[in-house]
Amino acid sequence: MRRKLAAGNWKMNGTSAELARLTTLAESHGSAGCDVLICPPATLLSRAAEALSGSAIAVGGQDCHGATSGAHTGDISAGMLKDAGASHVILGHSERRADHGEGDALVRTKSEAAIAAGLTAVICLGESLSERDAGQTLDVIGTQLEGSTPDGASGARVVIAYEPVWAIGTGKVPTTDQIGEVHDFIRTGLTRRFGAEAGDAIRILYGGSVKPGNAAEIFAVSNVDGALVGGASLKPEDFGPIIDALEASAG
Ligand SMILES: O=C(CO)COP(=O)(O)O
Repeated sequence: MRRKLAAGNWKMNGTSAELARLTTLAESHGSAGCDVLICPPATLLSRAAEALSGSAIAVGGQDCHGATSGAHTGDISAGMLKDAGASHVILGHSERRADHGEGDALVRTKSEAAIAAGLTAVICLGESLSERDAGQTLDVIGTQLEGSTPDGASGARVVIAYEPVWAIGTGKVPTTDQIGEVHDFIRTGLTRRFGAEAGDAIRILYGGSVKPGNAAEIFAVSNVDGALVGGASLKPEDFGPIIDALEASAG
């Protein structure tokens, strides 16, 4: 059985004033019946790790460089994230693919660097609205999955997040059939490439406008092993009920 994972992506939000929200979350959901991960901006990583120490809530970065060190002004290596207290890193988010021109090969290089540093890579895939409207969703997801995922991926070191670009921050959510179709497709791709055991152990999260009001319905879909939550992860009063719904779906 794959352990469920509720992951929060704070994106470019949060200063020291917001650290108290982590203490609140740790008090209410510090030992939930599912894994919980918060990915704050890099500036808050070590203090977030401190605020959550003693709880089971893990901390992750939102990106890393593919190299271990060197002349890369403004970048952060996977080892540095680990040193700051991170256990995970989000890679290939559609906002990085769009804002920074990141492609599958670079995402794969970064995921290899993350795994080499002892982190778990949360690799994001997702189609645009025009790709969905053109009936290209599974082709796009298949290409991203193949190109962005490193060889030898395991359940311990890789998590896949399916985030349709058109559902991010828009309040639009695919139907449960649409989510199920893509998640089943990803599962098949994972088992084909990595074998039944590893392919079945890799968790597949759904992301895009997950809220307390739609979480239970999404978590009931086959091969949905949790969520990657943006806006609703910023407030414990929203993220808490999402964690509760995930826990309840685990039975
Ligand atoms: O991009 C996301 C998480 O990585 C989803 O963002 P929202 O939950 O704000 O739609």
